[in-house]
Amino acid sequence: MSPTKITASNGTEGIAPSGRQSYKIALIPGDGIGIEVIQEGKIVLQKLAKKLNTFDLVFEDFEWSSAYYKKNGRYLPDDALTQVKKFNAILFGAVGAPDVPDHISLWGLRLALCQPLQQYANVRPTRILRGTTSPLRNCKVGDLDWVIIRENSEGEYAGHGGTSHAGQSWSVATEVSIFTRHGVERIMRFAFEKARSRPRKKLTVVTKSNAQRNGMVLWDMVASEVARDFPDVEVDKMLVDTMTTRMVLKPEGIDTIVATNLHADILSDLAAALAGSIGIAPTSNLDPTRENPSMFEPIHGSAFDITGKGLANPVATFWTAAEMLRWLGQPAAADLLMLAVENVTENGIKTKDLGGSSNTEEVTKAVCDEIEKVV
Ligand SMILES: NC(=O)C1=CN([C@@H]2O[C@H](COP(=O)(O)OP(=O)(O)OC[C@H]3O[C@@H](n4cnc5c(N)ncnc54)[C@H](O)[C@@H]3O)[C@@H](O)[C@H]2O)C=CC1
Ligand SMILES: CC(=O)C(=O)O
Ligand SMILES: [K+]
Ligand SMILES: [Mn+2]
Repeated sequence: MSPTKITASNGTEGIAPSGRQSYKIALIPGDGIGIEVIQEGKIVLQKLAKKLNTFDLVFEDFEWSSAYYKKNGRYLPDDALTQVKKFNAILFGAVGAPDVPDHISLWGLRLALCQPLQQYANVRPTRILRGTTSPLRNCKVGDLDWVIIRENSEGEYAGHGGTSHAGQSWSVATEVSIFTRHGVERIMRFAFEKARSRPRKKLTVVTKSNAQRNGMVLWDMVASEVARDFPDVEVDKMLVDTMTTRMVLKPEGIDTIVATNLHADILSDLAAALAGSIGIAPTSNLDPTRENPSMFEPIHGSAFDITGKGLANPVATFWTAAEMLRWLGQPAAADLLMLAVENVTENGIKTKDLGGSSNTEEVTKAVCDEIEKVV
């Protein structure tokens, strides 16, 4: 392989030494606090790469956002997919603005990337970070350690449906859930593999197959078929309403969860809150075939209620960045980043959502200082 010209994480241009990995990262901060936390994520990743000096990160910023939409009438240019396919990964902030309907922004940007890039597995780990507390009375660090696998390509968010007689008092709208055997089987296999890779080898399959009598019944059927190929994984089944009570009352009994697009979207926000705050939780939108770049984002949205106030917790983005490094094949770097983050939370340097009084930039600075110590 001929040497490639790179711009290193410290900003200098050079030739990548052979054998040294260089990763191209597309940054799409989007809207609101997405812009704030991605900036902090970039600072921390640059610091980590520079300190480790074992791989390079090359960033490119994309301005696709609600501001871009208001200027151009669209969230993405025609060649957006071609552009992002040149990258090893996408680090995404959030999309959503007070003056654009949420379905326009979400479908215009996030879903317009995830769906064609076949990022069908959405992975959402949750645990209580050192130095933080769960709102659950008896739940300590280590008692809650879950990973939620969310189907990310179909189900309730397939985009099927329509509106007739819009704006009339007799208007009618449908929102049709789509469950294909292909879609359900691939997420189920992914979830069983994930459960198998974790110490407890335990998977909870969440549905609502008592009331939703078609798609969810297919989901249950495929789950029990796939389970036969994973005899070493302990499986149980739960209806989604009961699952919420179990998450609150018996969190220690849960390990890996697989659920539909909508159900897992809801359960994962609950999970994040039970672990302390929505401001810590990461998301990976994976194309497990690795044909397309995967997209990494904090679980939260653009939070315009706190935008511009220095209140945004950047930890969700740091954890997201760690998950991205892990996916790119740098697990040691990912572990070091999380070590640094948890040393910071343990030292009490936390934003308000975690009960602290530090601002966004102070948390970032503390994580960078900690990287200096732990690497
Ligand atoms: N993947 C994405 O791009 C997502 C986009 N959205 C969009 O974001 C906009 C706002 O949606 P919401 O339902 O309010 O959800 P949200 O996640 O933006 O905010 C929910 C609550 O959590 C707080 N919060 C969120 N992230 C935080 C952080 N890092 N630090 C501290 N506090 C934090 C917010 O201040 C707010 O009170 C909408 O336009 C929505 O469509 C929502 C979820 C995901
Ligand atoms: C849209 C949203 O809430 C999510 O992707 O989590
Ligand atoms: K997000
Ligand atoms: Mn959500």
